Amino acid sequence: MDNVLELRNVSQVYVNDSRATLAVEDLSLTVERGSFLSLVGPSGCGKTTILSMLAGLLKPTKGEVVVGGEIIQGPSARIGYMLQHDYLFPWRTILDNALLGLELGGRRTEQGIDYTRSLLHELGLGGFEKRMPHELSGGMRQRAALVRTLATEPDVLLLDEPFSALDMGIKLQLEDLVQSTLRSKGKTAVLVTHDLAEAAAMSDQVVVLARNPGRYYGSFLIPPSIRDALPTEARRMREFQSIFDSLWRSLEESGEKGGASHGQELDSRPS
Ligand SMILES: Nc1ncnc2c1ncn2[C@@H]1O[C@H](COP(=O)(O)OP(=O)(O)OP(=O)(O)O)[C@@H](O)[C@H]1O
Repeated sequence: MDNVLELRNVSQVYVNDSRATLAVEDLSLTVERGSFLSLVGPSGCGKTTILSMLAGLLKPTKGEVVVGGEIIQGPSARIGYMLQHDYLFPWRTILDNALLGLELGGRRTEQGIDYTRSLLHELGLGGFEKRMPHELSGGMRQRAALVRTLATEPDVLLLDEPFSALDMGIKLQLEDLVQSTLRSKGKTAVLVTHDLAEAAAMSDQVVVLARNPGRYYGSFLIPPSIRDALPTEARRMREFQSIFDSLWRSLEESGEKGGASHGQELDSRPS
């Protein structure tokens, strides 16, 4: 199996003043190259913490994060991030916003510009290169943010609730567009979402986490019939409901077993 992303026995402890919180405990995960994995779990189970470690923004207190066979030491150009908010600069055109990642990496070349233009076209923003962000709808701005992420040609995309601020119709359209674009380009994706139907419809695998402390609870492999369909088609399939029900039950159980409070407070007082 060709794993592009691995968490090896990873734990994360946050220390603030004299308080230490065990946010993630001994988590191991592997993500196969070109696959789509979603992380779901109750609030506070460590989803954002895990994405931050995968992005190299947060060093694990214990364990290792491995990307393409190398232990990650900090942010890497191989990893792109797409967030709930598009973070487009209001004073830059859509093309200049889409070029930002390349620019910051010193790669704003003719070739990079051509590729970014082709991505804008592919994602339905061909006629909007010279527009300013405020002239676009929320869904269009999120598409521009996706182009900005894809323009740097990362191997892995980390998607932190990128659809949660959108209206239902736009959200469904974007789920289809993002999934088909990532699949056609062979990208590996990790999605964090609170929406179980979104996780089931978009992914090859859904990992359920428990909290207090954040840890692995279970994992669901999505059957090929659902995986091979666009998310909007998948949601209409008969077998989709039973997958959703199983995920829902697992999430309920993980919440119950995880306890009511967030994280696990450690005694960090000097002994
Ligand atoms: N900077 C921090 N300092 C201290 N504790 C933190 C910090 N960031 C997160 N935590 C704690 O770590 C645990 C995991 O938080 P995290 O935000 O990763 O969970 P989450 O699953 O993304 O939550 P949500 O679904 O509500 O966004 C929680 O108990 C949280 O309170």
